[in-house]
Formats: sequence, structure tokens, C-alpha cells
Amino acid sequence: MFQDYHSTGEYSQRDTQDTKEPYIRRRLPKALIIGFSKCGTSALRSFLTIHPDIVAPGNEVRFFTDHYSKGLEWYRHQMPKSTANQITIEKTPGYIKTLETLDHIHEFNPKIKLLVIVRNPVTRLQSQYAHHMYKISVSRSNQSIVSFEKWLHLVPF
Ligand SMILES: Nc1ncnc2c1ncn2[C@@H]1O[C@H](COP(=O)(O)OS(=O)(=O)O)[C@@H](OP(=O)(O)O)[C@H]1O
Repeated sequence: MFQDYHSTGEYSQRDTQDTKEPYIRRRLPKALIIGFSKCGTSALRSFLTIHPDIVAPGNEVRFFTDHYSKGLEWYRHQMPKSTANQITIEKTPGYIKTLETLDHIHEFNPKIKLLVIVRNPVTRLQSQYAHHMYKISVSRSNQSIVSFEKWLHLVPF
């Protein structure tokens, strides 16, 4: 599906070989932070983008999960502008959740670098619970605040 795009677009010779002149444009990611959620993925993105040669969008693009049908040109337009020497990365922790999504990523670029960060599963879950309850408390949802123990039985994993 992506072969034509790659041969004419993102990974063109100009992109990879012409490093003398800065050529500023939006580029597809060469590395993805794919998970796990609540394990410090935002911090990892922030730490990596301190490096001047790494750029990333500030939001979760969710291309391989929610916007796959929009195509690679849409995905590229979500990326910040970069020079040929910079590496674009993207962080969407939900990418690690299903095999279908991982297949999409593999089809996009089988050599892409995947970054996975893990955490003690109990504290990770407590973080997810706190985030979920916070969202309920600030929204007009008719869901109510429940205890951690009750939430464990309600939440879909
Ligand atoms: N450096 C470092 N080390 C350990 N833990 C850290 C670090 N930076 C952020 N955090 C904690 O990671 C939690 C947020 O994770 P994510 O950014 O992956 O959340 S999200 O999935 O993008 O919503 C969130 O956890 P909780 O505070 O327990 O909710 C952050 O505090």
C-alpha cells in the first residue's frame, strides 16, 4: 500500500542523502513511542525532543489506530517541519494495543524504530484510574466516581 508513496515521497534520495542544505519540510516519523500508556511516554518524548536533531508533534496523532484511512499525506501533515538532518518521532501509546495496529506500522515501514516503556503494572493501573476519574470529574458525563476496586471490574483492558 505504501510502496509508491515511499518511492516518490518520504524516503526519497533528497531526504536521506542531501544533508548539505537544510531542506525544511514535514517528514514522516522514523521512530514511534508506541506504549505503554501511563508509563511516562510523554516524559520520554519531552526528554528526546530536548535534542536539537529530534522533532515530534506535541499531541498524539493516533494515525495507525484512528486515522489510518486518511492516508500517509494526512499523517505527514501532522508532523512538525524538520531539516533533512533531523529525525521525526511520534508518540501514541495506543499503538501497542492491537496486532492490527502493529501490522499497519509494519506495513508503513518494517525498519521503523519502536520505543516501548514499561512500569510497575500496579502503579500504572493506579495512574490510569486517577486519569479516568479526573476526566469524569471535569466532564458532564453521567458516569460517577467509583473506588479503585470497583473500577477494576468495570474497565475494559
Ligand atoms: N521520569 C518519569 N519516571 C517515572 N514516571 C514518570 C516520569 N515522568 C512521568 N511519569 C509518570 O508517567 C505517568 C504519565 O504517563 P504517560 O505520559 O505515558 O501518560 S499518557 O498515557 O500519555 O496519558 C504519570 O504517572 P502518575 O503521576 O502516576 O499518573 C507521570 O507522573
